[in-house]
Amino acid sequence: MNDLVNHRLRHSWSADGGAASLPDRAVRWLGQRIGPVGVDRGSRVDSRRNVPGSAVPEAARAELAALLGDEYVLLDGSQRLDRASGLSYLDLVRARAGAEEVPVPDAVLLPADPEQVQAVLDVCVRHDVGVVPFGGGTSVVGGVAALRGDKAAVVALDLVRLDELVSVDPVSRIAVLQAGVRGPEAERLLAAHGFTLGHVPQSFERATIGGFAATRSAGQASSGYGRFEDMVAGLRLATPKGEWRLGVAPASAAGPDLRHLAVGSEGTLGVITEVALRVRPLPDQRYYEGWVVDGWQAGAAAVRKLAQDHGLADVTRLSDVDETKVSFALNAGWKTTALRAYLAARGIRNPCLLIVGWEGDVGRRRARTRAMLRCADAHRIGPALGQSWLRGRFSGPRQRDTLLDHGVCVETLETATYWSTVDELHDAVRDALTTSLGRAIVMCHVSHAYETGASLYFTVLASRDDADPAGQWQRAKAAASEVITGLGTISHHHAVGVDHAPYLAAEIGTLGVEVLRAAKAAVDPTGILNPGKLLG
Ligand SMILES: Cc1cc2nc3c(=O)[nH]c(=O)nc-3n(C[C@H](O)[C@H](O)[C@H](O)COP(=O)(O)OP(=O)(O)OC[C@H]3O[C@@H](n4cnc5c(N)ncnc54)[C@H](O)[C@@H]3O)c2cc1C
Repeated sequence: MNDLVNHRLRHSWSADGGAASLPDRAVRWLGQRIGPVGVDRGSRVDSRRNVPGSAVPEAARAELAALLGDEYVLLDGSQRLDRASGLSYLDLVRARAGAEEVPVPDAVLLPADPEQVQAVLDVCVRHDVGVVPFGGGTSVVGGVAALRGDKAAVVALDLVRLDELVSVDPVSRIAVLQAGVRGPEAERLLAAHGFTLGHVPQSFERATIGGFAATRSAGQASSGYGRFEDMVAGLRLATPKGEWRLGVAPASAAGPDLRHLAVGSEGTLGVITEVALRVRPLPDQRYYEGWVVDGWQAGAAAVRKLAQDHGLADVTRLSDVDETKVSFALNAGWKTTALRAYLAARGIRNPCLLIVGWEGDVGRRRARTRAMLRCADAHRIGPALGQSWLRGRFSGPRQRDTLLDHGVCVETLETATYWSTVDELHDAVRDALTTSLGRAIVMCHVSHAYETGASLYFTVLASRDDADPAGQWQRAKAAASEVITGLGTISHHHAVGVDHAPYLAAEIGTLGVEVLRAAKAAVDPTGILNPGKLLG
């Protein structure tokens, strides 16, 4: 069962609040690259600030308590504060500063099943109370911010108790999971039936099935298993107008595919309570290895070739020159020294790391990928690099906590574009970020590859402007978002939330926004669902 109190440590990632250690040499190296860093700059104020009293009308509270039980209607300030925001850099710096301006939900509701979720919505419609669906709370775009729009009160609808595997159809390979099941628990439940979802985003440990569907998440092995939306066979949603069920067959020509209106709706069109998912047999083999390519453009060309000629591994991840440099610098040691010497001896001046990994039927596919990479002048380094990536695949968030403690502005952003524009977008985003932040490290990797293009994932490290940490990042992000608009998508997998809402119309057109508004008016005429998200 999911842990009910897991939201306590909203300012940090690790369950015990502990962060990964940062060796002194790494701190020194960072300081040389980005300016002042050090442990003395990371002090946290007590973020347990005074939380305003709940504005939920007494009549609504009484109805909700009668429905869910008193213990599942939380009015305590600390519990409400724990569901006030997600895990973006802005969320974290504000939480650490105990920022008074962060809106706090007026109650936290913990329904037990889809029927209770529907009944909660009915109460909230009657009392005109806003509802923010809350999964793992890992949104990095303000998706769970407790905005109230025109409502006097707003509640966080935490789906943590919807934690069951509802059914498995081994013949069709479809499993139905409740929305609050987290990544590891989903895999544990499915493994008991010999299946896997294969959806492993970096937020896997905390994020939920409902959250994955609501945000069109993409896992690290998306080249093999597909994006989360590719796995969704059907959905069950609670809406202010009643329950909505979608998906009856593997494919259909019965009009537009409305599953794709629900997937990615970010809690604005309904609360996802159950998701029917395509599952795959548990792989009996997994194999990961590292390669090096000389230069970003050569690397991107190699990955494009793999994507277009059926050679992609399940995980295919190409780091640019700067990300590779940082990786070498932070993992200094005799193995890295030997690797550098090996690469220099082969005349590789601008090494770019490429991690490839296969699951299940490894042999034949691995041979094909390897042959294609050799043709692209890539150099095989071996399984140790792949295993090291696999071991550290969830360590980024913990390092982020440590970097914050050292006064580092550390954030990521992602986009996707067609192959013909990948280089232009890569350079334009880098330029925008470095122009805005000055002495910053901007690194990038291809995180997901498709026949027609790729997703670019940027990580930024800069010395934090302690006078205005939020403004420093907001200006940089705005500059990057401006150049992304027109060259790629404003989000490949983090979703829209609040942060990307100003850029949505540029991507889908004002008519597109009207279509979404019309859909919302149909299912949520009084606008109680997730005010301020997706549509702004
Ligand atoms: C360190 C870190 C790494 C990340 N790595 C990845 C990655 O590799 N790939 C990736 O795709 N994303 C990644 N993310 C982003 C985030 O984890 C995803 O967006 C994830 O899908 C959110 O799931 P969640 O359960 O935490 O949802 P939440 O953060 O709780 O909610 C996200 C949005 O969905 C809505 N929502 C949640 N549950 C429901 C529901 N049941 N019904 C309707 N609406 C709902 C919320 O209201 C909100 O708008 C990362 C985030 C962090 C902090």
